[in-house]
Amino acid sequence: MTATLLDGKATAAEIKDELRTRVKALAERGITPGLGTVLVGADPGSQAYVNGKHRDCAEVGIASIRRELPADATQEQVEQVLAELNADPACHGYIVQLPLPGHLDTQRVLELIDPAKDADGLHPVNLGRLVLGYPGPLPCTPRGIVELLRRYDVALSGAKVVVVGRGNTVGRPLGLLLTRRSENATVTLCHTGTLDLASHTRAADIVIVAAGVPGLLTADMISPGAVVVDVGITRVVGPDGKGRYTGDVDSGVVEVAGALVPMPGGVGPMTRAMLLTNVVERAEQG
Ligand SMILES: Nc1nc(=O)c2c([nH]1)NC[C@@H]1CN(c3ccc(C(=O)N[C@@H](CCC(=O)O)C(=O)O)cc3)C=[N+]21
Repeated sequence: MTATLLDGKATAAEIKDELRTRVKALAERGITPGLGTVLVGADPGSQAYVNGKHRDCAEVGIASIRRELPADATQEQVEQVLAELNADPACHGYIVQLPLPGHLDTQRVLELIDPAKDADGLHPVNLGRLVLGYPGPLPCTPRGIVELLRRYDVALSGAKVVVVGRGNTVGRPLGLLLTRRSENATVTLCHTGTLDLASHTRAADIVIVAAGVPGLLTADMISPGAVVVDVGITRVVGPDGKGRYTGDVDSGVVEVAGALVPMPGGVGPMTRAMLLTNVVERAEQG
């Protein structure tokens, strides 16, 4: 058996089509949604991600507000930019591209984002709202995963889901999303302290791997027909000396799984589509 591939790229394109319609409706009310990005330093990977986000914006008619600071920017300079974006009515939401250079206080920076403009859904207030079940912007990667599974009719209610990884951007909030009444999954959150990881993943209907460990999930660790989601994205240097990105799911898994969300072409494009969705939703709220 070979797994059905769940196409995040095509689904993200579909979502962008839907957003284009919503952006047109906003234009009739005289509103242009605006997404801001704050990039500190010139890491080529981060630059590429930020460029991708602005390309997405152009595709759906969202205005781009780009702020770039040198790698040696001070905490005060970064905070000044956040104060400007918080005050700018044209900016409905923004993100601070992570990771920030080591001399900056990331936690303090993230807490200075106006929670109402938190396009990533990662502000402590918004993560708190997610815990409490209150409305608010949702973290993009977890939301993108749930949206992709929903659009492919993968049943979540009653499903046994194993999430591997407890990070603040994916694993931890994903567990919260999946256990809401509207999703109703039963979630086991595994992590580096988990004993006998395979005993958990083998018992799962759905395995979502967000550990950042290339090839962590192998074919012998899943039950035949399981749905597997690869969230990993680790830069490795190949034998040819060239850098490339690799996922957390071993290539053999496709032979045993029933469905696979691959990397690339899976969670990444969905994450970007959810960022746009958060901004459009915020603009619609006026
Ligand atoms: N504040 C903040 N918010 C983020 O959402 C955020 C961040 N910082 N820092 C870095 C990570 C990484 N990330 C990706 C998003 C999409 C792809 C993506 O679309 N990847 C394509 C491949 C792209 C390519 O090959 O160039 C794919 O998976 O198919 C990848 C990575 C968002 N991040």
